[in-house]
Formats: sequence, structure tokens, C-alpha cells
Amino acid sequence: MLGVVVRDVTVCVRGLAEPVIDLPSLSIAAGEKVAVTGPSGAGKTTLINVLTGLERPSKGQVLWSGTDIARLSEAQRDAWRARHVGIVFQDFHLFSGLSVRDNVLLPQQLRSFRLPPGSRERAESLLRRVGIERHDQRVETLSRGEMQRVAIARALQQEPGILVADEPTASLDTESAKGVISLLIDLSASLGTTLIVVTHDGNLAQAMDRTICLDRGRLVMPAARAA
Ligand SMILES: Nc1ncnc2c1ncn2[C@@H]1O[C@H](COP(=O)(O)OP(=O)(O)OP(=O)(O)O)[C@@H](O)[C@H]1O
Repeated sequence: MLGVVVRDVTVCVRGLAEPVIDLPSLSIAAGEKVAVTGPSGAGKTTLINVLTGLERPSKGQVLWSGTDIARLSEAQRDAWRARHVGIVFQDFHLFSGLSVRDNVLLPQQLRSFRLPPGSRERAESLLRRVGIERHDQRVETLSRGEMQRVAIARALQQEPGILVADEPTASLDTESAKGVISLLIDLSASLGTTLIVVTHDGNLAQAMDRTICLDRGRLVMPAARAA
């Protein structure tokens, strides 16, 4: 299980006087479920990029169970991320022309060249857990809700310590969104995964242990939860 401590992190971009992110301190415990919310442009994606090593902060530390990923080179961060992080992208990033099963296996195949024993069985078991039974179906013929569930299965295939999902319910109807919320929670709990979701969905935020709210790159108090 992996938790993170962020210390004195800023992200500055050329042409902007104010940092895009300015976080004196932030901790997420191993196994915790956290929602990241805030208005458009608040820095949510930048925060996720920094936490997953997709982007290096201008200064500060990002310590995942002791490893400061902000000090790693891009290649080292890529390797660290492949080992520890599953990402569910908002637009899924599934590969048309490939089957559901091959989409789940592809990142592992790219990483290890030869699939480790049991990979196929694990992919099929995860797909069944997310409610997808037709594993030979070409991925582009799925509904959006089904694509979302395949993307979740793929993110969990390599048993990551950290699962990050960007707006996982944004394109779904209420019923499918409910299903995805309980899936994310059940799967991350059973695998001991730290779960970080970027969301505007109040139902999803309420299902997390805690909400981190950003405004103009800084942490602010989240709006009080409805009773
Ligand atoms: N490379 C960059 N160059 C210039 N501005 C940038 C760069 N990266 C981020 N920004 C700015 O930083 C701010 C935060 O961007 P970010 O994408 O993190 O926000 P967000 O909260 O995820 O927004 P949204 O909800 O609209 O996706 C925005 O004003 C954005 O324009």
C-alpha cells in the first residue's frame, strides 16, 4: 500500500505570474479514498500529473512511501508509474480494433513483452468483476459505460498501489455512474489501493473518505457535505 506526502510543491509555467499549484503540505494515507474537486482551471489535472509523476514540480517533494518522485528523471518516473499507478483517463484511451481482453492486457504486454503467467486469467477475472462478459468483443463497439468499466479493469490489471481516475462518472447516466462508484470503491478496498478521483460529481465525492478542494492552485476548505 502506498501513501503520499507532498511538501512545498509549486508548479510554475512560463508566462504566468502565479504558480499553477502551490501546496505547502498535503498527505494522503495508504489505502485512503480521496476526491479532488475545484472549479475549471483550479489545478486538479496538474495536481494529478504531479502526484503520478507525469509532470515534475518546479520545486518541492512528492514522497510516495519514502520515494521522492520529484527527484527522479522522466524515464525513472515512467518506470515508477508503470509499476505503481493505474490511471483511468476521462476519455478512456482504449485501443480501437483490439478486443476487450487485449485492451486490458496491452499495458502489461508493452511493459513486460511476454505476459507473466496468469495475466490472461487475471484480466478475465477483473472483467467479470466489472460486469463485462464478452471479452472478444471489439472495444469500439461497447457502450460508454462498458468502456469505462474496461478502463477500470485495465487500470487494475497490474495490481497498482495507486488508482487515479479523472472524472470517471462524467459521461455516464445516473445508474451507470452509481455502478462505477461502487466498483471503484469495492475494487480499491479489496486490493488495498489508494484511490484518487478528480470529480465534479457530488455523489462520487461523498463516497470518498475525504475531499481535497483546490482553487487557483491552492488548497481551500471543501463546501460542507449535506447531512
Ligand atoms: N503548460 C502550461 N502552460 C500554461 N498554462 C498552463 C499550463 N499547464 C497548466 N496551465 C494552467 O494552469 C491552470 C490549471 O490547469 P489544470 O488543467 O490543472 O486545471 P483543472 O482544474 O484540471 O481544470 P479543468 O477542470 O478545466 O480540467 C489553468 O489555468 C491552465 O491554463
